[in-house]
Amino acid sequence: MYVAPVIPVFQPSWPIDGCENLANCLAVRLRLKITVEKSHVYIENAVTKLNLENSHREYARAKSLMPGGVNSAARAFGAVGGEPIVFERGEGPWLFDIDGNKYLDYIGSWGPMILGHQFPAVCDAVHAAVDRGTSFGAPTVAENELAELIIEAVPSVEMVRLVNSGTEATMSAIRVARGYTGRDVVIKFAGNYHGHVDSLLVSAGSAAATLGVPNSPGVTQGTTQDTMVLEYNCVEGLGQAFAEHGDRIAAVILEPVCGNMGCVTPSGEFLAALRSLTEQHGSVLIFDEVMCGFRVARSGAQSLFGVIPDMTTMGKIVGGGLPLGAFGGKREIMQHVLPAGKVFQAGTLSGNPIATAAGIAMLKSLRDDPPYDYLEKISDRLAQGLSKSAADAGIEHCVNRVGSMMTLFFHPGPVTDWTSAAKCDTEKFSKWFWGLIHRGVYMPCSQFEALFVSATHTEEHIDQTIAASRDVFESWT
Ligand SMILES: Cc1ncc(COP(=O)(O)O)c(C=O)c1O
Ligand SMILES: NCC(=O)CCC(=O)O
Repeated sequence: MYVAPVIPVFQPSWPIDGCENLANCLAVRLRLKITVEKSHVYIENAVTKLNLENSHREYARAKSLMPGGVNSAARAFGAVGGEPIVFERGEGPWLFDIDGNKYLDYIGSWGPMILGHQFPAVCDAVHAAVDRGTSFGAPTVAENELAELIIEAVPSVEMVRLVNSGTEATMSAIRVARGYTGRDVVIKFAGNYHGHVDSLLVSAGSAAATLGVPNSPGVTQGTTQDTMVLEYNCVEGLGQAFAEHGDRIAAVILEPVCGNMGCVTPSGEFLAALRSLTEQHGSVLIFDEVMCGFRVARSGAQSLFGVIPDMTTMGKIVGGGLPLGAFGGKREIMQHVLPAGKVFQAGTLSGNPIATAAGIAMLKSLRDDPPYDYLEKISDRLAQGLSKSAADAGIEHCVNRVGSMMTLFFHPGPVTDWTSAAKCDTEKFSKWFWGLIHRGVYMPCSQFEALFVSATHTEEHIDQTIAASRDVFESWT
């Protein structure tokens, strides 16, 4: 969106309190951004033709340097076509690209930015940590502090180990569960994504599903022969797997609120079966809360649903936007991790002082000034508004939402598992995605991802987003 310098264009003689909604409607119709503030009306030129010249140039350069021009397949716009946008900075709910366009951001770095970009407490903590040195490869007090904050917040975690990413967390948790039980088989669910762990890159969600490689080349049959894939929310399939292989199952890993086939919620019956069958058969239940942890509630999906797993994996928010992951669980299980036990785990930069400082600042902020009630309120407003914008244009859709995670599916629904998610109209999704980009709204670039709302999104931002969505749908008819 090209944004011209903002000047108050007139000061009306009539009362303007409560005119914001009218202004929003006019804004979308006239492709102008109209703001009513302190008795002035501001009008900005919001030309929908984007200039992405600099992005185009830098992406061309990136393509010759990095495979596909990106450092993660998820951000390559592979499913929606066109080229990824190159960014310069973020502030609150906004992202600014290198051509000077600004967008309301609903990716939030794929989850971590629950308090918006440049959250002051996190930035201050990072600056202070840098001044003390960037890495020591030796214990620090900050690691104890972050471990205590995690253990206090997450019910299943009695002991924790810090790693560098969500992938490392799930990879390590699987190894520990196998070492602890002395068994090999791991159950995962189609459309769930647990990072790029070889043995879990089977029927994987997120970019793997988006780009059509749910089973990646390079992952050998041997690596995945002990991975069993079941349908999410299917109690019968789970029961059958345990009936036939119960004494071989080391662990069941799942996203307790799935974000990686779009947002999909577990049924109460499914969660209850997971807990009782794993308990009955001595298998480790692992909640992968890399995405939903500290997001759907401070204590994660496990507190929201009242189902406590044996182990939990974390990432994204726990590192405050820096590379940090964590896995933890029952003391009895975690005592098997080297050097307390024999299951190997290590990392040069694990517990890195800068990432740890960011994590501490983030978790303290979420504890001391919880944003969850506010997030629930504005996220509900967004979900309802997006749904209505589609319904009014006669577009088949459904919205799944838990807290500030949600997906608008281009399918009448219900979307409860990978089979139903895969039926969505991904072409419509792509058109909607690009329509929103041209109206200054940056959504995840795949139908099989969840969008995230931050505590810096205001009702006005939400209404602007809904109005943009409405405008996109109306332009199709
Ligand atoms: C549920 C889940 N688990 C694991 C991961 C992997 O985390 P990372 O990308 O930090 O390796 C992700 C994110 O991509 C995720 O959403
Ligand atoms: N939902 C998928 C992710 O969060 C992955 C982001 C990335 O790898 O860039």
